[in-house]
This record gives sequence, structure tokens and C-alpha cells, in this order.
Amino acid sequence: MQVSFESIDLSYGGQALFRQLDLVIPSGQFFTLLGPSGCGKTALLRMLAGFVRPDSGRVLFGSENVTAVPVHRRGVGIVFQDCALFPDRSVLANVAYGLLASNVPRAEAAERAVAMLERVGLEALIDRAPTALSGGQRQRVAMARALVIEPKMLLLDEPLSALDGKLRVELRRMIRELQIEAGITTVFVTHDQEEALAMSDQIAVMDRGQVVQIGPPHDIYTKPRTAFAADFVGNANLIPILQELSPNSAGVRRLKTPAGILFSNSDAPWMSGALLAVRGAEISVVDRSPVREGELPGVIEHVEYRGSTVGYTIQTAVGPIQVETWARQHARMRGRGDAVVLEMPRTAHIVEGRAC
Ligand SMILES: Nc1ncnc2c1ncn2[C@@H]1O[C@H](COP(=O)(O)OP(=O)(O)OP(=O)(O)O)[C@@H](O)[C@H]1O
Repeated sequence: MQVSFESIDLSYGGQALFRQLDLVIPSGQFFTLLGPSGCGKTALLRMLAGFVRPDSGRVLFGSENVTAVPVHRRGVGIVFQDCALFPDRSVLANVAYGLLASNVPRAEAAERAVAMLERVGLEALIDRAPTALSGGQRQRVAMARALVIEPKMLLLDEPLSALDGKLRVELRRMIRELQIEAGITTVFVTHDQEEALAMSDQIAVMDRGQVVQIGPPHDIYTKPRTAFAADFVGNANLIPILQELSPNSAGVRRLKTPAGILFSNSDAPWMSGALLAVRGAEISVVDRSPVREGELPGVIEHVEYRGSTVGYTIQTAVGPIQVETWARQHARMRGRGDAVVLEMPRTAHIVEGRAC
């Protein structure tokens, strides 16, 4: 089912959060609202659930206007960060609850709840109370409870943020598999860019009540439109562009920056105030002199060994540049104070100004 927001206005205490916001979430997609705290992602999700009504504008499920339809009549499954399970009922009773509330016969409700609990790997724990489960297990119960009612849409409000590293990765995979199996339109709220990139069909990047870019993860990462999107999704180095010069003989764009001439294959237009967004993982650290076009000299200020990668902060004429290199076993690690040259990638993308 396609979901749309049409000309939404919403203010809190006289402060406008959304002004004429339009957004379409295509049917069957895993669609992520990604942005920093306070940008309005939860408010949009709550509008879909029916907990919040816009001051004006419409929320549509398919072609049906649901703006005034209450929560319990919207037919959506919701998973919150804190699960919100009934603590005094068993896992099975928690999952069967929604079915019984919509008058599914008891035996059928139990059968469907058990099948769903098997699907999330909890069949051995159906008699336990939620208080006797781990955080990850509780989120599995919450997913089972949301999906067992065969909702029209699944809403996920930072469901993984209370969990730690490995478990998060395991659960995000399970959630994505369940979503693909059910083919259900899913709206996922997160401020974690890696989670958004790993799970989504499409990501809407939000900044202060506005959707600044929508696209598949690869497009958002490789072709951010604004400095905000480039920096929020994947921590780009942002370098001011003073002027565009004539391309080199291979047709690669040449951009004048305060630290010399850099290259870019970006198809985005250059305009005053534009920045060059360069991913740290695409920069090579080399020893070379003299420095050529497309390179930046610098001095290593900070080194972070991270196991599979090494992060360097390198001071240059355009300020500190973050670089991430693979830490292969025999690769030479450089040290603080080393003078180096940065080979800047042609994949650097031109973005509109204003960082986070
Ligand atoms: N019930 C409310 N009353 C007043 N202001 C509110 C209310 N709900 C949200 N806001 C404000 O609206 C803005 C957006 O809130 P929202 O919860 O949607 O942000 P968010 O992007 O989900 O952030 P977070 O990641 O911190 O949850 C915030 O500035 C918040 O303070």
C-alpha cells in the first residue's frame, strides 16, 4: 500500500515543524526516515500511526484519506524502541493479543502467534514473561506482535537503538528478511546512517522538518545533494570550491580550492558556495613530491587503529581531513607528525553549501 503525506502543516507551541510537507512512500518498500534528533522523523511516524494529527494537510493510505482515522482503526503494526510489551502476560499472550482483540477465535490466534514466534526464533520461550527476556528477545516479540495481525503497514521507531553492536546487526537482518517475506510497506525511523544504508529500499534524509533528499542508499551515499546530506550520511570531508576551471585533457572537471586544484567526475552543477564532498575511505595516503594537481599535502595529527581500518586526521591547508585506510597486516602504519600527500579521488561530489 502506498502512503502519502499531502501539504502537511504541523506546529508545536507556535513553532512550525512541518510547512506544506509532501512525501510519498511507495508500496512494499522499506522506507527510512533518517535525520538528527529533533528533525521530525518521529512526528511523521506518529502521524502515520494516528497518534498525531496535522494542523492541516492529509495523510493517505492508498487513496483513502486516514487523517482523522484513530489509531486502532488504521491497521498498522508498530514497534517502538522500548518494545511496550505487557509485562504481566506471557510471550504468547503478548503476540496473540492483537488477534484476540480483533475477534480471531482463540485456537486460531494461538496457532498464528506460535507460527510467528517460530519465525522470529522464540518458539522455546512462549511461556516466559517479557521481564525474563533479553533486550534482543523482547524486540523479537515486539516484531512478532506487530506482524501477526497482518498489518497494512509496519512502523518501526528506532527499534534497535537500545541494543548493542552485534545484536543490532543480527536483528536488523531479521527485520529486513521478515519485511521482504511479508512484502509489507515499512517506515523505519533512525538516526543511525549505517542502519539506514544497510536496510532500506529508499532513504529520506531529514533536516529541521524538511526532507532534503530521497533516494536508494547508494545514490544518497554517492550523490548527496547538500553538505548536510553528505556529512550526515557517511561523514564527508567538505572542501570549499572557489571556482571551476577548464577540464583536463581526459575531460575530468578541475576545481580550484584554497588548497590547490582538485578533480571531480561529479555531474552536479558548480555554483557559488558549493563544496566538494570527499569520502575519507576514497582518499589514498601516499609519499610524493612535488605535489600534483588532484593532491593535497598535509601532516598527520591523529591516528586511530580500529582493527580492520586505520583512521587518520590529517591537517591540510583546508583544515583537518579525515581518512580511513584498510589496515592490512603488513601495511605500513603512519605516525603522528608524518608529512604525507593525500591523493584525492575523482569520485568527490559537488554539493550545495551548509554543513550539519
Ligand atoms: N508533543 C510535543 N509537544 C511539543 N513539541 C514537540 C512534541 N512532539 C515533538 N515536538 C518537537 O518537534 C520536534 C521534532 O520532534 P520529533 O520527535 O519528531 O524528532 P525526531 O527527529 O524523531 O528526534 P529524536 O531522534 O530525538 O526522537 C522537536 O523539536 C520536538 O521537541
